[in-house]
Order: sequence, then structure tokens, then C-alpha cells
Amino acid sequence: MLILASASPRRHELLTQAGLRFTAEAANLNEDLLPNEAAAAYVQRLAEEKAQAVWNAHRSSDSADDPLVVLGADTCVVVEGNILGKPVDSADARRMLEMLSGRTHAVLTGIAAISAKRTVRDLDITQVTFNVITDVEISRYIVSGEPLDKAGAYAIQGYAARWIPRIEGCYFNVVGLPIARTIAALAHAEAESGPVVEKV
Ligand SMILES: Cc1cn([C@H]2C[C@H](O)[C@@H](COP(=O)(O)OP(=O)(O)OP(=O)(O)O)O2)c(=O)[nH]c1=O
Repeated sequence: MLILASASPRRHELLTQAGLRFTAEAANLNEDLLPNEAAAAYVQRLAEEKAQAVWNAHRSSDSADDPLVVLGADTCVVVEGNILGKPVDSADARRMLEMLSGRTHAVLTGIAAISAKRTVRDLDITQVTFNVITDVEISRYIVSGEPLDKAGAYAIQGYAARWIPRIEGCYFNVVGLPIARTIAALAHAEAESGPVVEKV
């Protein structure tokens, strides 16, 4: 049995697209950065905390016949040394989009897959280049509502695609789950506890 420890509709869609059968349950955690915490450590810590919270709630349903694996993930944006999570309001979204305009930034997604046998951790990084965007475009974009629940205040899979001429790395990692690495992590987590990954 696979549980996705996430409320993100994007992660739900990506796992479904990859042909996995799973249920989803949100792990509502404090997502504050720790003092002096680096971006890679931050997304990996949160991915594991999300997976661990859901594992703890469901560990009793782990069995030899139907082994439990829980997947957690967390995504952030790093631009010029600044770590950007989801904007808290419109002004915060504007601040983030102004930083991204005309620059290349990194999108980091940490993943953690927990089974009774082991915890598998991984991280993927994609470089994303933004064209210069005007104040008017930023204002219109914020009014659209698309930035508000996205790390870095944009969605590459949405309207923001028009400002992104180039990426280097995994596209799905930017949307919230590096699919190929996720499948590998799940396969590794389940290796000694039976099949949970449903192949199409
Ligand atoms: C950069 C970028 C992020 N995102 C999204 C993916 C994630 O849902 C979100 C980053 O926030 P996260 O805190 O990683 O995830 P979440 O709060 O949405 O969901 P949960 O913690 O329950 O798993 O930003 C996009 O959809 N498109 C993009 O281009």
C-alpha cells in the first residue's frame, strides 16, 4: 500500500500519470526554515517529516501481505541565495516574482520514501530561466491567483510557462515531484517488503 503524504494536487496528478495506485493524506507541518539551514537540507528534512507523520499515523496497517510505503516531498526555489517557499500574501508573491524576473534560479525538490525496512531520501535540482517580466504582468499574474500556493509564486505548468524559455533538468521536479527519481526511491524502499508500486 502506497500513501502520498501530500495535499498538493500537482503531486497527486504526477503520481497518477506515472501509473501508481495510492491514497493521499496531508501532513500539516510547520514549514519554517531552521536557523542557517541550507535549501537542500530544508527540502529533505520537510519531505521526511511529512512522510514520517503519515507513517506514524498508519504504521499499524503495515503487513507482510500488504507492506506500507509512505512518500513525502517538498519543493523550494533558490534565487541569488534566497530561499523562496510559498508566498504568504500578494506582496510576498510580488517580491518573489521581481527576484525571478530576468534571472536563472534553482528549483529543489526533496523526497522521502518510508517503509518498515528503511527510509530512502533523494533530492533533485532543476535550473529554470525567466525572461524579464514587467510590473503590469506581475500584477495581472497575482490577480489570477495562480502564484499563491506555489513555491516561488509561479507555476511552470500554468500561465508562467510563457516567461520560461529554458530549463535544465527534470520538468516534473519543478511541478513538485521528480517522477523518475521518485519511482526509483519507492522501488528501493519496497525492495525487501514486497511490491507496492503498481505498474501500468
Ligand atoms: C515552482 C513550482 C511549484 N509548484 C508547487 C508544487 C508544490 O505543490 C508547491 C510547493 O509547496 P510544498 O510545500 O512543497 O507542497 P504543498 O504545500 O503544495 O503540498 P504538501 O506539503 O501537502 O505536499 O509549489 C508548482 O505547482 N509549479 C511550479 O512551477
